[in-house]
Amino acid sequence: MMESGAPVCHTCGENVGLKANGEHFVACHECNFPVCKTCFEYDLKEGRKACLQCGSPYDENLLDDVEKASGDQSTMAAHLSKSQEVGVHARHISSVSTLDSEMTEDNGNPIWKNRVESWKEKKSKKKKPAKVKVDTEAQVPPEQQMEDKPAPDASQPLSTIIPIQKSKLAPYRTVIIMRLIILGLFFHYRVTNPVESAFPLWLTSVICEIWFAFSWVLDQFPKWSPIDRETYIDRLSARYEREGEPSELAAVDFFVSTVDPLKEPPLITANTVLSILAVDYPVDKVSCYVSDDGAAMLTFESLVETADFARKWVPFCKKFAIEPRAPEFYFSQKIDYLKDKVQPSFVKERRAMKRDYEEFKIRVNALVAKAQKTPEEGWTMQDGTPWPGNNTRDHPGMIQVFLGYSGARDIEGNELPRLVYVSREKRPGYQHHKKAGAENALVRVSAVLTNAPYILNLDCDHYVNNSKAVREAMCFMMDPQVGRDVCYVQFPQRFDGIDRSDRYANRNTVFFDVNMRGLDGIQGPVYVGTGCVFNRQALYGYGPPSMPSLPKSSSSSCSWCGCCSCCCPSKKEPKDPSELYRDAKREELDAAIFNLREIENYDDYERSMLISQTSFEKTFGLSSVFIESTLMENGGVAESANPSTLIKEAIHVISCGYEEKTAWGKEIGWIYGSVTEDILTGFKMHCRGWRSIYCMPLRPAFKGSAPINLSDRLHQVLRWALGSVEIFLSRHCPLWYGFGGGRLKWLQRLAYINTIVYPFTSLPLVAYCSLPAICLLTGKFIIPTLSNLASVLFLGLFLSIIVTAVLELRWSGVSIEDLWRNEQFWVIGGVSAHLFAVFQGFLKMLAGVDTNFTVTAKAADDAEFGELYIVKWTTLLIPPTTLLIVNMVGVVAGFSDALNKGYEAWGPLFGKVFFSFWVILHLYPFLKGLMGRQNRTPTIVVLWSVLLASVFSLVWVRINPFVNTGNSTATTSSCIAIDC
Ligand SMILES: O=c1ccn([C@@H]2O[C@H](COP(=O)(O)OP(=O)(O)O[C@H]3O[C@H](CO)[C@@H](O)[C@H](O)[C@H]3O)[C@@H](O)[C@H]2O)c(=O)[nH]1
Ligand SMILES: [Mn+2]
Ligand SMILES: [Zn+2]
Ligand SMILES: [Zn+2]
Repeated sequence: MMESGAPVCHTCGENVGLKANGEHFVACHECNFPVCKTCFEYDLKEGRKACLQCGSPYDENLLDDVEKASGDQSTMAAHLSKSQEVGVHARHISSVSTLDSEMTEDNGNPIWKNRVESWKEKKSKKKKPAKVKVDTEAQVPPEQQMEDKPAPDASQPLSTIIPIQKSKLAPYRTVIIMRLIILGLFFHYRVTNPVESAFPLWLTSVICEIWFAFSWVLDQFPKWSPIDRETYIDRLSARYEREGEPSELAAVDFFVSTVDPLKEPPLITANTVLSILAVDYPVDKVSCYVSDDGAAMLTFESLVETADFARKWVPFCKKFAIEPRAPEFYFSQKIDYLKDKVQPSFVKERRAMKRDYEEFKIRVNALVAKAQKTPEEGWTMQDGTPWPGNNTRDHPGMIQVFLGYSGARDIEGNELPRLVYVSREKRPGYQHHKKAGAENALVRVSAVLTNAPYILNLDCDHYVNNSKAVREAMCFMMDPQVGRDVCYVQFPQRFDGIDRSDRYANRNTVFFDVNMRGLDGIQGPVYVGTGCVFNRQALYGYGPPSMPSLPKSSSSSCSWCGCCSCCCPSKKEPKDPSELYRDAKREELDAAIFNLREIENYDDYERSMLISQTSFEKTFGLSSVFIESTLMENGGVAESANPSTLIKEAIHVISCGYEEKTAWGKEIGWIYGSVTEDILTGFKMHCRGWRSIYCMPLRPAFKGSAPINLSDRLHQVLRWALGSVEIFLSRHCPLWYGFGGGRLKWLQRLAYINTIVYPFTSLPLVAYCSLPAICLLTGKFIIPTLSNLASVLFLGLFLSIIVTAVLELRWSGVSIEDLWRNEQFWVIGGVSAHLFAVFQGFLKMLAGVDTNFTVTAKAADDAEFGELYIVKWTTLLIPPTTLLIVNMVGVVAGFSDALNKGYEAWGPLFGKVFFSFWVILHLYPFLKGLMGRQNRTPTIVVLWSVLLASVFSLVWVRINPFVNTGNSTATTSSCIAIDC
């Protein structure tokens, strides 16, 4: 268990230090748990006299020593241990409340009623200043508050567009055009100069090259006008958080989705939740909804613990303004945490917090350990009743609210954000639509309970890394100049724990730093599934408010790209039927709002009758409370809402039959039909004319984890590619969907086409990667002997490719290494995962098999990239391995051939070997991954690949026995196919 050398203290991360006799300090002789002397003494003063790890009491002698050394600090210890008691007490309460607030459809639930009532009460008194906020602010030492800058002007815009420098962009665009021209000439040459001796090879290669050129165009032109943006958080505060007035910032509902607590460790989810609860935003405007698709009691129980731990963690974060506010990642930062933190109490409180967190971790890990083996009779809750989710495919909807206005307060007595556990109903025979279905359930639950106008959704492993992230998003959403037509603000995905060289391009830097910024200059980034703030109204299927008047304004200025001619739709927008329909819908909506106001005095039954007269039920489903909530464009819950209705409704709207015969997943909410629901959902919004915004704050807003071992990574890429093929084959295919409204800009459409056709590039890619080997084995080549003109063309093409890359790196700031990794993984993923995705996609369409969403496992601990070397057997590994071997055999064969033939064979050999090396170089990270750490490759992979490769090579060797130098040229020119 213990490492040799100097052990590091588990609490503070420093060396445990030495005892008087020169040995390492050991606090617990039972388990040798590393704790340094300082932390140990501190624990004792706190009255914790047992080992944190194994629970055995500490050594008496050690105790005596320490007690002698400290006597003066007893007052503080007493004080702290008192507050600890409070903590324990409160935890007790929160778990009790879990038990008696049974997740049933019982609408007389007293806790619920109280909560809703007091919340309503608060709403009526909301004119009072936000006291809680002032309190926490006062505790922040002046050094940590904003410096005294000139007071920000609230009337100025909250964000600006910063165009990429002309000097960087102009040459980039020039080279792109030149590359296009050279490509044209190149293809003219290629097509008019067939290789007579190897016609099929030549034809294949030309087809492949044309496809590559086409996919280059799809990828390149959406990057035509990239932009950057700057936000002004201080102006946001100045405008919406005026002193002495209640904060006017808009409320935000946070969504966290989780499904399998064994693959997605509860500790990871807990960290995400904690980072949300501690965001730098008014507490009464934050609610956190956790969707548990696995209906796991483990998730539920760890959320109980999390809610309790948040009571200490949140005030600590706010008091010392620490970052990030996910404890695991905060405590594992390898920086000098004392820097900039001058408050004397900080060191002490940090130490105590660290200890508390360790205890929290132990409690959660104990829950995980307990959950490893499901008891035969299923799980039972603490009060003895069976857990309703024991059958994960057949269970009722479950909702539990923690914290919040009427819930437990933090240890300083301040209110905490609401935390809501949601597990939607699952029944056999009902499609649950994976993550998209979970998000839609959350949309409805949150609409009923809090109805914030904005929604931020996160995967369970993506924690808030920048506590001001929501404010960043609000700089766009709440700016009347910008926010009106914005459907969502997407943040880039950033990752922790990726190997330094990022072998499998997990960071996706090229996508997040180049492509997405390009899209931001057109109609906005695509939605990537996490780290995204939505405008709730956009999820309800409406078009952007200003759309009908677009034709008039577009002629004067295009605020999106600056160059109107390129991206704005034609000025004379036709009034197509869908347009008229939407207008009608808006009017209908206005009328309904009006009606609702008129009929305040009517009872619920009459009101719901009235609502159902409209067509809303067909769209939103049979919940009048939900429908009413959709009519409040600025969010909030209807004052007249009856608490008992709310409870019933929350459960009602997550029932599995709720979405039947509605537009959920078809026109509204997250869209169904693809495992990459994100692309589809964003695409729908862009088609309706919304724009999205890409926000890249200096400190990354959110951080997640990524699968770093080869097999998991390939499976992830497979799922993404499969999702794209599914969209390609669906009615939402960007090639033909959504032309009617004319609201999707054509460059944006190009980008969407690119995201759904890229898996098909795998077919020419596999062909092209085997070509060099075939050439080497047969002695033929795909290019005829070069003329001068042809050489110039080849050189020009080669140069233009390199120069575009260089110029792209220059404006985007991406490193050359990242670009190269991206290229490599494009080939690796292309010849394996994408290839399988194409086949599976068509299989699905033809045979009607449903694709499943395989969640990627998230590493729980910092096992120092141990994960990187795991190789799990999967069919995905076969094609790239085969290609590798065939090419290596080809190179060897080529050389031996040249040796046999003598001097004149070396010239042509060079060209072929060059291509072969191109393939091998691209597949190199794959080879490394395959070798694992101990060079142990799964035998099946080796067997299959060797088999395929040798069969392949033998066939060619038989046709073209180049060892026999005598008549080989004659044979090669006459036999080009296997059947000769
Ligand atoms: O039935 C399901 C399946 C998945 N999830 C959640 O979906 C998220 C993403 O799953 P993950 O395995 O981490 O997929 P990644 O490939 O890492 O995710 C990327 O790609 C997905 C689309 O394939 C997007 O949904 C994600 O937001 C995006 O981060 C996780 O929070 C899961 O808990 C559910 O809630 N219900
Ligand atoms: Mn993930
Ligand atoms: Zn220590
Ligand atoms: Zn111990």
